[in-house]
Amino acid sequence: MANGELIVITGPSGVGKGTLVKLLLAHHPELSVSTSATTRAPREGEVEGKDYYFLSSEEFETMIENGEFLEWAKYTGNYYGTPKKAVEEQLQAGKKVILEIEVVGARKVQESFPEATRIFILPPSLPVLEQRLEKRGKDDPKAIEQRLAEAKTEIAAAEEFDYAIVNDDIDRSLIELEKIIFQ
Ligand SMILES: Nc1nc2c(ncn2[C@@H]2O[C@H](COP(=O)(O)OP(=O)(O)O)[C@@H](O)[C@H]2O)c(=O)[nH]1
Ligand SMILES: Nc1ncnc2c1ncn2[C@@H]1O[C@H](COP(=O)(O)OP(=O)(O)O)[C@@H](O)[C@H]1O
Repeated sequence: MANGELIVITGPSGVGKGTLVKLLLAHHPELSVSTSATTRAPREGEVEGKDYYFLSSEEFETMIENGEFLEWAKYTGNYYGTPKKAVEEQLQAGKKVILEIEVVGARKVQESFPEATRIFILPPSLPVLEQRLEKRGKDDPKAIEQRLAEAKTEIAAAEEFDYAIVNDDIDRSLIELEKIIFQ
């Protein structure tokens, strides 16, 4: 049996999940962060195999058919999924493994890993979330609109998760996250 620990960090796009995970890893390099697969086009500067495995829809669907995902979901028109093998290897090596994923996939993790720790990151408000997505400057106006539309239903699901952190001040959020992960 695996003796590591699975930690799921979820919440709407633009809330700061990626920023928090990056900081967490910088402070705790012993943590393992899963690299997801997606059919979304790479953004400028994103690196294959580091930010994501960038796949065609056909490649992604083949992986689904072969049962190679721990979870997957379709989000704003693209597939996103967690390759199972790497996560299992890290868990077997006794690592704490972080998944940074959207809400539908996070919900599915509960089915295969009921013992996972599941953390929801909330924005201080919807206008602040919109400002963050705009300021980040990585998505066109239509993509931002879709992400905000998703955010409303995602935020409504926050109570399903084990912990919620309002990501207002980033340093305080990081401390809260550390407390949960290393309690
Ligand atoms: N279900 C699932 N969601 C993922 C996975 N990888 C990333 N996501 C989520 O998909 C959403 C969109 O990701 P992305 O296009 O990279 O936008 P960003 O995370 O807002 O920069 C975000 O909420 C991610 O957390 C995955 O493997 N599975
Ligand atoms: N606590 C915070 N206060 C202000 N800005 C933040 C905070 N956390 C993240 N950001 C900024 O918000 C934007 C979205 O953060 P990001 O980590 O990319 O979100 P996600 O991975 O959830 O989509 C980025 O420009 C990031 O620098």
